Amino acid sequence: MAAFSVPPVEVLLSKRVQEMVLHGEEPLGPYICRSGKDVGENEDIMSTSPVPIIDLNRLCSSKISDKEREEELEKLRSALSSWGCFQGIGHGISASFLDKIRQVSKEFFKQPIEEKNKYAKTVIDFKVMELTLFRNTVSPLIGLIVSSSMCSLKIEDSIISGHKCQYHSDWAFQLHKLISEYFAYSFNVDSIIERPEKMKMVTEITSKAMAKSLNLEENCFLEQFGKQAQLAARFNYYSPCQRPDLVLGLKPHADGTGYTIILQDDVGLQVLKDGKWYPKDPTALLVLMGDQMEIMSNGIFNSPVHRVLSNLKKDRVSVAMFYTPEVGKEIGPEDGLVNGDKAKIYKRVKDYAETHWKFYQRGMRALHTAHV
Ligand SMILES: O=C(O)CCC(=O)C(=O)O
Ligand SMILES: [Fe+2]
Repeated sequence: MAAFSVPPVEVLLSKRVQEMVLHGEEPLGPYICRSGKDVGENEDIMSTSPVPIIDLNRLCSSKISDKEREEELEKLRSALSSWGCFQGIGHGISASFLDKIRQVSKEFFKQPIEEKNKYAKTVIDFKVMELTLFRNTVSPLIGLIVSSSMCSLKIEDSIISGHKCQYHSDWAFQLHKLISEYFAYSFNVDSIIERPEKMKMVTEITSKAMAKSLNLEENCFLEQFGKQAQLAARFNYYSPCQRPDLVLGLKPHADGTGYTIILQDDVGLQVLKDGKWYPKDPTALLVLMGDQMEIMSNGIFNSPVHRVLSNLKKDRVSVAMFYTPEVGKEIGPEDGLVNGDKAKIYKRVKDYAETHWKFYQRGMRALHTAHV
């Protein structure tokens, strides 16, 4: 495998693509492992993902022996402290249902822009929805509109002008386009019922297992998230890009969530570990720690930097489920993790996602604001 050369995270996160292009630097150029094929053919970067696999069924099923459960819990603790994420299997969500989500997402993004604009939401609308829908953890189906035609047009513009390169998702954020009801109405009734229930199960199993893996009371993280914890979905569309060497799908960032569950239909997502970028298996559900889990675990779990590459030939959809503590609820390191000789690394924080968002827009991480 070719050698990687990756700048430190602070450098990566402090530079915007625009600046890099102005200074003649390539966002991807030195950071990816080239396999001799087109840079856009990202699937060739690495064929098998080394991101740890965790069987959620082994963490919770009564049919599993204590020994097997202990082994899986240990794997989970190790995965979350080294990688900050895992590929989840045994989650009980049928493959056909996951395919359906991918398919409906793609269908939506194929609609003409006028159609998609009907579901557009401004950031203000988004906030209102957050307070109304999200508080009850019903089935808040929120998506970004990233029009394929407008997105590639914008990218063409950017490349022609040579210094206005955009990240697709930043571009989307700048336009403040969000959708919601479309997806709710697109799924048939069974699906609407199935999805939030199953996702809730994934969050419950994961939160309990994370606590047990640290020898804590199993409900402690669920309690920190609160009864009104938010589970929001964002549908992302990444159009093919003629210059994947210049344009990232999504810039390197860490999530401000408690944790995030990502479903994708194709390669592109990469996680940074020890200075190297690693892909995940496109079909697996990725459970990725956000900054708030790093805080609650007093730094034992790691909220990893990740990014999405552009692809020369293929488009890509992903659905990110953001699981975040209840609005206005204070969270902090679990007491059991700061006793005795274990120093407290993080302070208690409230509405951290908002702080994270402010820094994210400037291409920075916010975790230092929570350091003791
Ligand atoms: O599109 C993806 O696979 C990742 C999305 C992501 O990292 C995010 O929305 O925070
Ligand atoms: Fe993310």
